[in-house]
Amino acid sequence: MTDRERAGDLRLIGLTMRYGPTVALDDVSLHIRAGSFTAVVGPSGCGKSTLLRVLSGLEAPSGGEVEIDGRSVTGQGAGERRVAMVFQDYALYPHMTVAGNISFGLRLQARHGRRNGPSRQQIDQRVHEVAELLGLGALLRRKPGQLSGGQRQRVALGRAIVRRPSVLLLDEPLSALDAQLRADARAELLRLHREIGATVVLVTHDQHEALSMATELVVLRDGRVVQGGTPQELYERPSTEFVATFVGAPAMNLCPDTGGGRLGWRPAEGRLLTPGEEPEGFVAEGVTDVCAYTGSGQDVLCRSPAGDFVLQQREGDRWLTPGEMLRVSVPEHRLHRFDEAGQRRAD
Ligand SMILES: Nc1ncnc2c1ncn2[C@@H]1O[C@H](COP(=O)(O)OP(=O)(O)OP(=O)(O)O)[C@@H](O)[C@H]1O
Repeated sequence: MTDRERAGDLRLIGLTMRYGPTVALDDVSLHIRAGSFTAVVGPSGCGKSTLLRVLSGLEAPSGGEVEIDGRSVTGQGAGERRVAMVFQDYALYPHMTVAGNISFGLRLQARHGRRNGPSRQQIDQRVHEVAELLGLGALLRRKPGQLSGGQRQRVALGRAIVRRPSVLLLDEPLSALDAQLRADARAELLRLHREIGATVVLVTHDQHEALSMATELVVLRDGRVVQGGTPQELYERPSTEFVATFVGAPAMNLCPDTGGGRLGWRPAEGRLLTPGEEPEGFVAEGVTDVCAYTGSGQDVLCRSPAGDFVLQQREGDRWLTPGEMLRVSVPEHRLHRFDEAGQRRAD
């Protein structure tokens, strides 16, 4: 494999991060392949941001190693790694123009790097390339205060990619945007990832974002990796009850299993049975309580002594109203079984 092909290959080996008594990262080992788009998800406080700060070099870990392209960078600071990070609040310099914000890091490099730093002409050229890539060409002379939220977010991305990082770390960069802008920004990020070819690691609270954008998904809990794999692997074969309920929205339904442990099924896998219909597979019975219209369907919360559940009705299914008794069947091969400890049972 050539160096160029490997650029941006990340290995985390037994990473630990302690803040006093708090263990933010607990023996995290991960391989993030060059060019992948990895989303890191997990409950609040599980260590997602800490992981990014350690990867970026902003903080040194308490233990373990970070390798980029096969070389240890654990002792290196942020400036020495070809890693760029975009934060949630992306704090642009308010008094600088868009061009000034994007070129800031390069200008610093030029000033301190002397002969190794980029020339003025090279800086201009790179800023224009990046502006072109992000559709900011017409806005280069504006100040951040004269931009929309989505445009500011693109400037923050521009500032990060102008130095051609091989790794781009994104800490909830889309969370300040409203729903429509977020959808556009997601599509833009995917296009950007394709064009710059950098390894992207994205921290997000948004299930949909993680599932739809990432080529790899990593679930953290209490500073530990619970499961990593493709979004499809984690959705279809969650290794624990925790991953099963954390990945996918609405969350997987769980109820006691006859043989002990718990049985799970996705709200979209349930099919409403007509009265008298002979069921196949598992059957859940309940009374509809909350029927939420979602545009493309209906999310129906049902109450049941065996455990409340959610049924996702789609266009063409019968629309439900509160207070209806219903029976739902789920095919056997769509059931997930977990033991008492919450571990997936062998199928
Ligand atoms: N500088 C710090 N000093 C002390 N404790 C910290 C520091 N940074 C993080 N922590 C603690 O480490 C743990 C992990 O924090 P981190 O910010 O990485 O979680 P997170 O998963 O990003 O959370 P969120 O989703 O809420 O942003 C938390 O318990 C947090 O309180």
